[in-house]
Amino acid sequence: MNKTYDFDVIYLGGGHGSFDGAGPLAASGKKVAVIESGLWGGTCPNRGCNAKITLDEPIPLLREVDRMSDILNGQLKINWPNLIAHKQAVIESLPKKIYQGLEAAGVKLIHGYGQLQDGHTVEVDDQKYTAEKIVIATGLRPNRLSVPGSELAHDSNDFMKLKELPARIAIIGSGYISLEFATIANAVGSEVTVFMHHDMALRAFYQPFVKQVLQDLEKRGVSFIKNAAVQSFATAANGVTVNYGNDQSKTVDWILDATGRIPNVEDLGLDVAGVQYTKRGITVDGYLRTNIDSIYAAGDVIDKIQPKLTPTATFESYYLYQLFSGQTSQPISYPAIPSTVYTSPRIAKVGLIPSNVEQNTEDWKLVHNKIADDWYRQIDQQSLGESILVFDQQHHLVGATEFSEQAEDAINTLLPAVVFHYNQDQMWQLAHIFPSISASAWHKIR
Ligand SMILES: Cc1cc2nc3c(=O)[nH]c(=O)nc-3n(C[C@H](O)[C@H](O)[C@H](O)COP(=O)(O)OP(=O)(O)OC[C@H]3O[C@@H](n4cnc5c(N)ncnc54)[C@H](O)[C@@H]3O)c2cc1C
Ligand SMILES: NC(=O)c1ccc[n+]([C@@H]2O[C@H](COP(=O)([O-])OP(=O)(O)OC[C@H]3O[C@@H](n4cnc5c(N)ncnc54)[C@H](O)[C@@H]3O)[C@@H](O)[C@H]2O)c1
Repeated sequence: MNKTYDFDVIYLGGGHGSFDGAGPLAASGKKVAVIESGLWGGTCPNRGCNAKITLDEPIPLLREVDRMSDILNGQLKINWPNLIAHKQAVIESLPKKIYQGLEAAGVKLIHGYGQLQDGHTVEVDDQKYTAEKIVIATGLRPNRLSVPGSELAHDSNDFMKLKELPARIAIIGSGYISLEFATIANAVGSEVTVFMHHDMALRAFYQPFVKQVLQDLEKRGVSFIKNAAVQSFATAANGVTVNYGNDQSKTVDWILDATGRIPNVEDLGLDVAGVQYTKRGITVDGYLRTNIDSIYAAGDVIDKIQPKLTPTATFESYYLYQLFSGQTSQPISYPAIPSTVYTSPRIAKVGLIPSNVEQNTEDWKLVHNKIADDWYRQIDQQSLGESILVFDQQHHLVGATEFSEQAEDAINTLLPAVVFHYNQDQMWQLAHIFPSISASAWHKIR
């Protein structure tokens, strides 16, 4: 280490954007510190992925029991207070485990709110720490609609702590959080109304699949108001009112503002250190380096076209470990990042999807499959679902999208073919466990 500094690398923020790389970097012999003002592990374990997927767990189960009601008899019901308690029990130990993992790797963990003083110095509670390099990984926070009464709305974190589920819920926005939480609240028994900004949900996903998922939610009782133009929220005698459109209103018990997430770039000392950023996040080059040579950024806080998801944050964090430990001097080269919306059925995708390639059909071959035609999906009587596989002229799989109850697993299993450009021979080198979701998905690409 350069003796001038306390550390080789200081990470600001303790989420996946930092800890997935900080641990290996410290274990490789570098002197590393991570500064975190909240819970160790950041959003994903504590108020994102892990928490959400625990709340989601009973829903696909309920759907399955429902589909198989001629075999599995009896009515099931979700106990919300117990589900919330279960979620808490599942995630409770995660910050400590992450802390202990980093500590064991040799990372110095500093709890407090960090601010840059210059290109090599971070201050936490009047204590200054210096490093040769600093990585900003401060993530995102929920956006709040700028309308009168916005303080009456809540965010995803509030939802996941509700002791009782309100009878009537309004959800503003129609992205990931909106549709996942609408699925959960509807399955538990709330009356859910989704206020859409425009007439499309989940813009980055294949719209014919999105429409079918929305139609299914509608059949289950969720209402969608398109082009809602939300004007304000107000208290009412029997709840809270969402005022929208031209003098229309809907009274509910609880409002979830799910209109996106914004980068934590304020009060970090970015201006003091001269770091450039936009309202979408911190500006970086191909090495994840900011305009200040010694300062880098990783995870959701970067202004980027890659999806702001955990696999992206982990990939960036690991890339910086490789860069800082001298294992690479190349710019970051992202693989195709897969993503799933955990509705039930889910929608998942990786690589190119039909909406990216339809214009140029000679270069691509699209293979369309119906879940109802797959014997394996009939073992639990699935009828709703489709997949589309995109091949190039040499029959390399370049992308896939599916909506079904197991879409995330089906897309996950196809990842290596997309990322490593397997040819037909390589595809046949893999012998999958049979019967399984992998065998079912790979059968269609070979
Ligand atoms: C409800 C919800 C569900 C999600 N579900 C999924 C999912 O299923 N799959 C998926 O891939 N992604 C999901 N995500 C997104 C995923 O959580 C993020 O992509 C991921 O957590 C990004 O990691 P990060 O390290 O960049 O940021 P974060 O995890 O947000 O970490 C940033 C950390 O920095 C800390 N911090 C900020 N400023 C300072 C400061 N000045 N000093 C010290 N510490 C500071 C914060 O306290 C925070 O802990 C979900 C997100 C939400 C909100
Ligand atoms: N399964 C997952 O991987 C998962 C789950 C949850 C969250 N996330 C991550 O968290 C991020 C945030 O999730 P999100 O759902 O809040 O954001 P999002 O970007 O997915 O959706 C935001 C929604 O708000 C709408 N909107 C924006 N301004 C509005 C306005 N003025 N009025 C009404 N609607 C408005 C948008 O049209 C969009 O439908 C996601 O982009 C994703 O990166 C991922």
